[in-house]
Amino acid sequence: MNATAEMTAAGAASANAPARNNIVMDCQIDKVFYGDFLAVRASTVPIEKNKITGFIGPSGCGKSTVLRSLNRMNDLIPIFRFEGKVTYHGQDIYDKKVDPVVVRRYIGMVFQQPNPFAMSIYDNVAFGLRLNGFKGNLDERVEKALKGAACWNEVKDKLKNSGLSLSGGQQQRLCIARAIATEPDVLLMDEPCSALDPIATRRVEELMLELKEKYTIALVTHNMQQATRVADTTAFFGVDISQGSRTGYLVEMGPTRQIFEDPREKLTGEYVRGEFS
Ligand SMILES: Nc1ncnc2c1ncn2[C@@H]1O[C@H](COP(=O)(O)OP(=O)(O)OP(=O)(O)O)[C@@H](O)[C@H]1O
Repeated sequence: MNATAEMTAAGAASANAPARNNIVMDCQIDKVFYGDFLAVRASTVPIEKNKITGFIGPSGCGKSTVLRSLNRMNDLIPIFRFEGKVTYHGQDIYDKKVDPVVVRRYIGMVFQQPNPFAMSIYDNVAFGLRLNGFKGNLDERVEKALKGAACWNEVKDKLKNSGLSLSGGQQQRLCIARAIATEPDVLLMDEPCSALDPIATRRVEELMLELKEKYTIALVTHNMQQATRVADTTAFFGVDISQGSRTGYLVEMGPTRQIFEDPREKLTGEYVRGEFS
């Protein structure tokens, strides 16, 4: 792709983005590399307050890379390099003065595989609070987080049992409780239901819809139905193979209904109709 086409693509992505009021995070990617590999190019992804923004697209288009860029989780990968800007309430989180640990306190994360720590249910939820030197009533905060993650009734009588003793769906809700215990502002969810059965998936989807009242959510999902069920806004990423490599980029972003029923880009329509994966 030549420079003009690249600029046009970036411009189109911005033009298709939602109105800029209520933007909590604004991710303006110039280039993202793993070593010499250009994984994602020019893409602007605004994240709106108290909304669920879904990231969809074929495998390897950079959905997780973009999501993990939103709380500097990729910094843990030595060969990762981010060129661009991610603002959180106007502050560039990649500014040299910003501590990534503090970033992750405000912008929490839930992963694909439920990953409770090998400790009690209570200690799992209390973990981040203790790490941050929380001085308030720990029992109250643990209960509040477990209630917020819709698992209090299932675990309230066995808080000392290991988090690993729970079912997959309960483990994932425990991980959500752990993520919200420190009361972040934004929750990044990377395919949180991919390891769950349909019933547990439905519970977590219902929970996401409840959580968005309080939190802002960005969600990577492979499941088109899930995106239509829960996402207010959907960002569709594609893979550009024109330079002989596979580079992800934002093709189009907009209200979920429009992306699925009346997309602006031909590629988006082909993808949401299942014509390629
Ligand atoms: N730690 C890493 N080191 C090197 N390359 C990586 C790393 N993580 C991701 N990549 C590469 O970056 C590109 C984007 O990967 P990413 O996981 O963000 O895509 P994705 O759209 O989330 O994929 P999937 O849907 O398969 O999970 C891929 O080509 C992938 O191989």
